Formats: sequence, structure tokens, C-alpha cells
Amino acid sequence: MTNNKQPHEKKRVKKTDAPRKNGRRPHGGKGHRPPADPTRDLAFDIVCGVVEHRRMLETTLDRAEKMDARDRASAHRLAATTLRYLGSMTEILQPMLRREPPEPVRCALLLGVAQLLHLETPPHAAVGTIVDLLRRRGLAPFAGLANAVLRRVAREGQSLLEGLDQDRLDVPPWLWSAWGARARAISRGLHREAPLDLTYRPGRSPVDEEGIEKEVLPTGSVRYPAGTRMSAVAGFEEGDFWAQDVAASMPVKLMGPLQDKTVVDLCAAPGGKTAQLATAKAKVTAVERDEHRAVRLRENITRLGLDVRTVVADGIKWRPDNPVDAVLLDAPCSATGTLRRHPDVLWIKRPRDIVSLTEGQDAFIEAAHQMLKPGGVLLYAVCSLQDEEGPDRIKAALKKGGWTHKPFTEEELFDMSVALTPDGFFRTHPGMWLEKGGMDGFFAARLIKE
Ligand SMILES: C[S@@+](CC[C@H](N)C(=O)[O-])C[C@H]1O[C@@H](n2cnc3c(N)ncnc32)[C@H](O)[C@@H]1O
Repeated sequence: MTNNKQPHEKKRVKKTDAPRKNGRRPHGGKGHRPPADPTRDLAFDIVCGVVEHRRMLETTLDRAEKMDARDRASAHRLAATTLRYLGSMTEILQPMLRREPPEPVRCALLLGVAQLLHLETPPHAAVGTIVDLLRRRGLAPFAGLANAVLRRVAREGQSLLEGLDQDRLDVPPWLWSAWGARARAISRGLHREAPLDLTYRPGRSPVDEEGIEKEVLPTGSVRYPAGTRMSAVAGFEEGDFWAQDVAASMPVKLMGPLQDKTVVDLCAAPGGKTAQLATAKAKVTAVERDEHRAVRLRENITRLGLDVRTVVADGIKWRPDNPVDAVLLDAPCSATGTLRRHPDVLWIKRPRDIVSLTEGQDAFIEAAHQMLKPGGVLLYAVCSLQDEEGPDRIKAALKKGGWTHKPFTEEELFDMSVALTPDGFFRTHPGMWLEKGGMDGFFAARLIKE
């Protein structure tokens, strides 16, 4: 994968490169009009966007907001699966290509391999749809190549896959080494689609619905299978619950009793943790810098019927009128903890992105210090797997002074003691509770203002 090539729309393809078999063009020949296929078209745009231009999956997906919801969901699934197995599928393809194909052709082939090896698409459909995709995108000269390579993958791919270290290949080397001893377990977790976890507000519980499976997790979150739409679950309109990964539901629980406490939620949208604070009866001010995300935050609060003051402001500069009892700082981070939901991030982030994020995290911690009463609590959290954004930030804050670390205890973590580190931090990764469907990666620590 390279990232400094021209967009594929501008690439010129020489007619003489056209691979032909017996002088005929595969799948239809001259004059053949490939059928429309919005799902593959969108999946192709997403994958090319990620590997050629480091464009976030959501950005391309958002551009297709008018598309039929089911086609869009299928495209999302196909693209996400391709990105989840990108490394190992590239390893399978490489020896089958005599010459390096243009990047868009490689993207199309990867979509084909994902359909064959991971999505159980019948070979004729997997091959045919990719050949048609290439024709629609002005890449017809590569239709023969795709036909031959994908047929070979259909025959040999599964056994080739078994001989590979997929865990290692599907994670970029810099992340693999940053994750150290946790890397293999994390990678195993990343090969799974994330289930839908819901947090129910106090006094509400899931309703039995025919055809909808669910499991109540030891921490109280309710887990539905991957692909479940939250709005289809009974109680959505009534505001009985909100979507929140089981690991993401823990930091607020670790803040202790919140009733009548003044709490600033410093980076609030879309509001999962704001909702937890408000249902725990805290007096919440939710601060969010991004106006569009603040709209989503307000919509969620309204759906849940909660009483929260929202402020659109830069949380590093904004200050409350009076010092507060607690600050929840769910800081902007690399989001490597949510790679199960956002596999594009694997191939988009670079080590230098982490460095610039840590500067912001330190500034937020400093701002939180200025907002708190003496003895007030800072709950610092990030959905990151990186040491630099988690334990290293807490160590830096303690070194700077003005804080005391109050380690979490096993009693507080009760059903998730697996996440307690020897330093008293909370730390999860996608390989934990794998038998139940895994969880996001989160880091949390508690500091007290001196
Ligand atoms: C990790 S998300 C928060 C998730 C949220 N706490 C939840 O549980 O739903 C981080 C949020 O911080 C916001 N943000 C980024 N920089 C900010 C700033 N300087 N001030 C306030 N909010 C900021 C982002 O727009 C994003 O919505």
C-alpha cells in the first residue's frame, strides 16, 4: 500500500495491458454493460479511500447517505471485513501477481478475496462482481487478471490462509510492537465484529423479543449480536437505553457515588458517559467542541429525557463558573481501542499522530485541574491501547504535581477485575472476554486534586 499515488480516477490504463483469454474479454466482452452494484461500488470507494488516501471509512460512508440503507450496510460490512484482514489477504495475493497492479485494481482484488475467504460469497458471484466492478470503473483491461487470480484464490485461498500468521499480518508492525505482550490477544479480538452493547438506565431492563438474542454481561450491560440495529430493540423510542461498549461503561462507574455532585463532562459527544452521569443524578455540564457532534449529543439527551446543561466550547479553554466536585475527561485519542468497529484506523494512523494527541491530553488534564475543587476527582479515560495515551499521561501528570493517584481496587471493578493493572489503572483490550464476544480497549485512571 502506498499513499502518494494519484487518485485512481485520474489514472490512465493502457489498452494493450488488457489480459485476454483466447482473444475474448472475460465476462461479457465488448459492448457488455456491467450491472449497477451500489454495494461493491461503495465498498470499493471506502477501501481505496483508506489505502490510497488515508481517508476515514466514515467519511466515504457519509457521502453515500442517500443510498438504500441495506446496500449501504452491506457495503460497510464488506469494506470493514476487507480492512480487518488486509494484511493476510495481501500476503495471499502477492505471489499470484506477476506485476504490481495499479492500487485501485489491488483494492478491487482485495474486496474479491474478502468475499471468497471471509464472507462466504459463492465463487462465481465473488469473481463476477469484481470483474464487473473493474469494468464500471474504467479498469476493464484488468478484468482478465481479476478473473484468473480470484478463481485461484477460490481454489487455494483457504489452505494458504491456514499457513499464515494472520494475527500478526493483520496488524501494522508499529502497532504490533507497541502492544508488546498483548499484541496477539488484541489481534485475535480485532478479527471479530463488535457486538452491540446497551446500557439500560436504572429501573429499565430488556424486554424479551422473539428472534432477538441477548446476554446480560456481569457488569450489567446487555449484549446483542453484531449487526443488531439499536433502533430495532424494544425500548428505543422510550429512551430505556443507549449504545455503549461494556468497557466504555466502566469509567463512570469508577467515579463513585455521584448524586448531587457537580460534574463536568469535558469531551462529551455523543453522550454515552453523559447519560451515565445524569442517570446517576449528578449535576452535569457537558462540554463539546464540535457543533455537529454537540447536536448529536443533545438529540441523545433529549431521547433519553435527561437533564444536562450542554456547552459548545473548547474544553481546554472553557472554565465553569465555580470549581466542581468531579471532571470526567474522556480525552480525544487515537481510538485504537475501537479498532473492531473502525478497522480503517489500523491503516490510517501513524506513530506521529500519537505524539500530537498526547500534547492535547496533557493540556486537558491541566484544564481539569483548574476546574476542580481541592479534593475533587479527575477520571481520565481514553479508548486507546497505546501506553503513551494511557499510563504515560498519568505518570506525566503526577510528575508535574498537584495530583494524588487513587488506584482502583478489585472491589470497585468487581466483575471486571481482569482489567485491573498492578498500578491500579483500569485497562481493557479487544482480546478480553473473547468467549463472550470481546470488548473495546479502554484505559482509565483516577486522580485527586491536592
Ligand atoms: C472520545 S470522544 C467522547 C465520547 C463521549 N465521552 C461518550 O462517552 O460518548 C471525544 C470527544 O471530544 C470532542 N473534543 C475534541 N476536542 C475537544 C475540545 N478541545 N473541547 C471539547 N471537546 C473536544 C470530540 O469532538 C469528541 O466528541
